[in-house]
Amino acid sequence: MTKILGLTGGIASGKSTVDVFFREKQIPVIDCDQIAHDILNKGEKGYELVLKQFGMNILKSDQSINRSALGQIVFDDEKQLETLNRITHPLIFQEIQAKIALNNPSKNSLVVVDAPVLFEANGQKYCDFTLLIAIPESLQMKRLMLRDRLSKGAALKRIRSQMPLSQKEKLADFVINNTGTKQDLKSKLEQLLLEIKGEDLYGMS
Ligand SMILES: CC(C)(COP(=O)(O)OP(=O)(O)OC[C@H]1O[C@@H](n2cnc3c(N)ncnc32)[C@H](O)[C@@H]1O)[C@@H](O)C(=O)NCCC(=O)NCCS
Ligand SMILES: Nc1ncnc2c1ncn2[C@@H]1O[C@H](COP(=O)(O)OP(=O)(O)OP(=O)(O)O)[C@@H](O)[C@H]1O
Repeated sequence: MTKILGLTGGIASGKSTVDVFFREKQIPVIDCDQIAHDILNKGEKGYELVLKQFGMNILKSDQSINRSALGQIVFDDEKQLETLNRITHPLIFQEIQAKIALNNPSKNSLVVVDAPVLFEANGQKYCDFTLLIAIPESLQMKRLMLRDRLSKGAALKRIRSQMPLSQKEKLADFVINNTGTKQDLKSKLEQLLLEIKGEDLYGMS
C-alpha cells in the first residue's frame, strides 16, 4: 500500500528544497504549486473560471494568466484569496488524486505531496502522516525577500495570508526546523526517513 506523506510549511520555509531530497531518494513527489500553475494554463478549466471571476486585466499580452498580478490581488485581500481558493482547490485536489493513482502502489511505498496550504485546506485527512518544515518569521522574511525580490510589506502579506506556524506545529506529525544549512536539513531528513521506516510506516509494500 502506498503511504502518503503530506509535506507542508509556510512560504519559503524550504519545501522545494526538501522535494529535491526525496526525489534523489527515488521517492515520488507531487508538487501542488506546479499543479496550481498547470490548471491556470490556457485551455484548462481553471483558466476559464479564474478569468471569469477576476477579469481580463489579469491577462498578459499572450493571453496567459499573469500569476504575479493575480498574486498581488489575492495576497492583498483575504476575500479575493478565498474566492481564488474556492475555484482552484477542488481542481487541484482532483489532480492530486489522479497523480497518486498513477504511482503504482506495488512500486512506490511512499509518495510525498508537497502542499503549502495543506492544513489551511484541511488536506491532512487525506495523508497517512504529515511533515512540517518550520522556520521563524524573521528568517522566512529574509529568504522570501531574497528569492522572490519582494518588498518587506509584500513578503509580510504573503506570510500573514497563511496559518501561523504555532498552529501548524500542533497539527503536524513531524516537525523539522530549517534554521541551519541545507546540509543540516538533509541530515534531519535522513534521520526522519530512518524513523518512519523504523515505525513501519514506510516500506510496507
Ligand atoms: C496566487 C497565485 C496565482 C500566485 O502564483 P505565483 O506563481 O506568483 O506563486 P506560487 O504559485 O509559486 O506560490 C508561491 C507560494 O505562495 C503561497 N501560496 C500560494 N497560494 C496560496 C494560498 N491560496 N494561500 C496561502 N498561500 C498561498 C505558497 O506558500 C506558495 O508556495 C497562485 O499561487 C495560486 O493560484 N494560488 C491559489 C492555489 C493554491 O492554493 N496554491 C497553493 C498550492 S495548493
Ligand atoms: N537551509 C537553508 N539555508 C539557506 N537557504 C535555504 C535553506 N533552505 C532553503 N533555502 C532557500 O530559501 C528559499 C526558500 O526555499 P524553498 O524555495 O525550498 O521554499 P518553499 O517552501 O518551497 O517555498 P514556497 O512556499 O514559495 O514554494 C530558496 O531560495 C532556498 O534556496
